Amino acid sequence: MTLKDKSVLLFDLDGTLVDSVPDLALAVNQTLQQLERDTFDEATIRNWVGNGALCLISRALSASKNIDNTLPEALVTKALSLFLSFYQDCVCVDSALYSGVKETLTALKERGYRLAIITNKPETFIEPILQGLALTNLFELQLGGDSLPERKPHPLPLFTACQQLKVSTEQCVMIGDSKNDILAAKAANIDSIGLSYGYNYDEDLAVHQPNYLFDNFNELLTVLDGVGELA
Ligand SMILES: O=C(O)COP(=O)(O)O
Ligand SMILES: [Mg+2]
Repeated sequence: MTLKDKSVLLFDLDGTLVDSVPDLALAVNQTLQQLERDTFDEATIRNWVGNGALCLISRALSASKNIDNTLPEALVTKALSLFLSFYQDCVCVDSALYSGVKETLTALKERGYRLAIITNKPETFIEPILQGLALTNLFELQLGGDSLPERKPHPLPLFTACQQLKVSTEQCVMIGDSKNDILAAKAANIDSIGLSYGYNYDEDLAVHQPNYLFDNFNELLTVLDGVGELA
């Protein structure tokens, strides 16, 4: 099966289109500082990204030396609210598109593919990032980690995208950098393409067997041109 048989491309955002860790790390550390906790380097924080803001901040608090084993709910709630407000102020300062993303998305759109975003990031941050990186008007649908009762690796966001775009699962491909993307795709019986350069908790994405695994975003065009076959 080539990408030619597909009409809808479902893209993950963080670690796939955008290297957002510099700004996420800044907001995490500002939060920890405010709470008088240890801060962390970007490489460490990178491995906590992938399951949405609540998980990110819970992982940061748990890793902090000066905290008890259990996380008091009130502390997590306070930290989350601080994080969301710090991140609001730096959502697209040092975040950057990965190489080839803009050209490839534009080429895909021009060839008639319908594009959507399915991220675990809170919905409120999607539009500012897309605007900051001049990626507006490309995506027909944008679902965040808090848009629905479930987020990736649950298949609900993918099923919802199919429903809202009025297409079948066979017409879609999920493209992402993390096991959450590949597992959600498999659970929805949707083909998947993994990208090796993003954030996957320092694990090899190949373990989760996406139909394709690319090192560069513009390799999507190779499949589109029918050079490659989806396994
Ligand atoms: O921000 C996150 O936790 C992950 O976001 P993603 O689903 O776009 O990779
Ligand atoms: Mg991702």
